[in-house]
Amino acid sequence: MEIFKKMEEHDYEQLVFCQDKNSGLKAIICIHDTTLGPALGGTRMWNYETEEEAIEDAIRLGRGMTYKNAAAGLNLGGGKTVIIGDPLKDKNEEMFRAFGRFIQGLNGRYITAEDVGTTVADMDMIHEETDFVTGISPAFGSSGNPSPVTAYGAYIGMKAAAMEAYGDDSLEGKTVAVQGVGNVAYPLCEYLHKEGAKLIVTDINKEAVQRAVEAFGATAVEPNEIYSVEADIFAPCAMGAIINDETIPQLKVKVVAGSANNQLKEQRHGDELEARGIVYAPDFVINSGGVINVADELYGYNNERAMKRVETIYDSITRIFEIAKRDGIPSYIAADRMAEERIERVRNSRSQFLRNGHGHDILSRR
Ligand SMILES: NC(=O)c1ccc[n+]([C@@H]2O[C@H](COP(=O)([O-])OP(=O)(O)OC[C@H]3O[C@@H](n4cnc5c(N)ncnc54)[C@H](O)[C@@H]3O)[C@@H](O)[C@H]2O)c1
Ligand SMILES: CC(C)C[C@H](N)C(=O)O
Repeated sequence: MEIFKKMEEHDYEQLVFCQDKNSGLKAIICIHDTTLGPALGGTRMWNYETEEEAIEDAIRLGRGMTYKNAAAGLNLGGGKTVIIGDPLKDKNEEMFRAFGRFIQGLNGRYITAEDVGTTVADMDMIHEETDFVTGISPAFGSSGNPSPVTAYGAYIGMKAAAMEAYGDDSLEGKTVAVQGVGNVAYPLCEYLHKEGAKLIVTDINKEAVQRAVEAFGATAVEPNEIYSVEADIFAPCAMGAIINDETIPQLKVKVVAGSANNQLKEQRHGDELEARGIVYAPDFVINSGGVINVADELYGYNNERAMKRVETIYDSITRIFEIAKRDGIPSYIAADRMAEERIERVRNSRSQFLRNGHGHDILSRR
């Protein structure tokens, strides 16, 4: 893999490879863009088959966070970490502490939180070594687990997408096919069930499926069947790249709206959804509830303020559909433009020299 060529493709600032033999830590921190502020993004722990696969995931996810944070109006850049390993077998305290020390070494350029395979308990171990971590235990004044808030944002965003597709944002009586019933999707199913939606669920973890069947009367299907079920809305809440050449022809839904990051395998798959008249709620906007919540910690966490901001996801999704219609473009491009334009505006307004807050300007270095 030609790493610098890869980094140039989407103008990545920094890739940090972290290795600690003692604990078995092998992590890649990707800092994509810090124009808006420090790069904030979660840590994913996954059993990647190859190092290349891990690097690819880190950079795709890191760039996604730049767009997510920009579109959410946060003063934060984008980054992400992947830890190579099985989250069920390979975790230990030394690993997360070693990782925390690497983050500390970046001196605030990168702030972490949870993602697939990591928990509040893991963040607490990272916190033993660095302050640049959010989503730790509420006992520390933190916002805690971001997943239920991501779920709330995804629910609100799904309603905005239903409004676009059906002219009514009620989900009562709608059938929602949910892929992956993990930390985000379980509370999402709870909101949907409460509103009277019917649920079809799948997961590679049979226990997760069973929980949803028992709690919400969901219908269970095999993982490869979820794309072709008779439903109104498809909610991808597992891994990325699931909107692709194989799955699109199977879809019978009118709406794709879920929490997974990087849902479109390639951009052209967003065009394909558009061509088929399927309303797509751009992933990095509909799933921004968690980051909006943890970002509030930077101001001294206030739950009410954070939730109010999460509710703006409805308006953001609606605005994206309006821009898409106005400019005759698919929704994923409208969302990208919204984020890119904000970054450009801030980049331009920062073009003047400003002595920084710590007084370390050029003269002080003499
Ligand atoms: N947790 C958050 O706050 C948050 C925020 C924004 C985006 N996201 C994204 O949402 C998605 C889910 O995150 P999560 O925190 O709920 O993760 P999770 O690990 O708790 O849940 C994911 C679930 O998907 C299942 N799964 C994996 N591959 C599957 C497959 N091929 N078919 C069916 N099920 C499969 C897993 O078994 C697991 O139960 C991820 O893409 C994540 O990056 C999460
Ligand atoms: C900072 C986080 C809550 C990150 C989250 N996993 C996301 O993808 O948005």
